[in-house]
Amino acid sequence: MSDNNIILGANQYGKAEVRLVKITRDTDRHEIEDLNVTSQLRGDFQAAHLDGDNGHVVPTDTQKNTVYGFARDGVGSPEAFLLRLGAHFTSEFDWVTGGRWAAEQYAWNRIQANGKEHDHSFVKSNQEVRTAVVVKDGESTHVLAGLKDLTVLKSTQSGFSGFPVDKFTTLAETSDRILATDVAARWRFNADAISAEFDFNASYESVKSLLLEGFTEGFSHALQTTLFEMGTKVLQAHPEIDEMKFSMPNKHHFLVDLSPFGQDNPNEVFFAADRPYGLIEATVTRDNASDAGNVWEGVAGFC
Ligand SMILES: O=c1[nH]c(=O)c2[nH]c(=O)[nH]c2[nH]1
Repeated sequence: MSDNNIILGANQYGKAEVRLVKITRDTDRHEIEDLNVTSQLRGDFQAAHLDGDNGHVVPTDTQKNTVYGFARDGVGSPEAFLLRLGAHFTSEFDWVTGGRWAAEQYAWNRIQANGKEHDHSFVKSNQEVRTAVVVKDGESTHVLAGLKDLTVLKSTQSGFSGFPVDKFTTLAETSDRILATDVAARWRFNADAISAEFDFNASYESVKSLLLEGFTEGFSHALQTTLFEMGTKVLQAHPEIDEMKFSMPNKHHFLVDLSPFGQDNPNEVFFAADRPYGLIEATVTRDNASDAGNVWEGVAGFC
């Protein structure tokens, strides 16, 4: 086969993991936004790959600087910030026809000092990490919001029974176990929400609350059931969301046998195993969901 048959396939490039902390200090009560931003451009970059011609290569360094420059005017929400970055690169450079912009956001809480919230001292929240992705391809724009590492546990109202039994089965049926997981979820907005004016922060807080509520409610027959109920709750309350993907480890808590010590163990003392863990993944969507384009490509860890 000659070299003539070798062509450039899909490509994108940019600056990964631009660490950005924005302090808003219009008043004495400061606000903090702490993000990790990745910018990748797609378009006509043939000459750079084939001919060593960088005429179209907006430097990754410039992309990094653009992130900081845009932050000077505020972040607002990760989704709106990424939408603004995407609009900028695709309008500023003719040959940039799309791209992928992604962010993680880390939450900080105000330190409670002398009985009140401090104006400019913060303690990092060890709760979840917020995630966002914007993908532009020509005229189409897709937005994913999400979270990961939202660790939750319920100490009863969970069981697992009715499963098939074969010669390798040792698991006992249970109607009272601990259910624990680290929720990772991503959700896709439809066109109703895809504008920098949409209140992505309010939407995020509502989705997170609904996920947490969904986890608490009812008796869990399996993590699969609970996952689907959590997704259903969000889609029912948020018409601007068309699809949710979940990846949730089943963080097993095994009852410790205390009988060698002459003690009983009525579901009180557990060994919290870290591996192996069950891994439960699913998509919860609408039967008339809008087209997802290729927004899920490059989102690792979900099915
Ligand atoms: O909620 C559960 N789902 C499973 O698929 C499963 N499998 C298993 O061994 N325990 C559990 N628990």
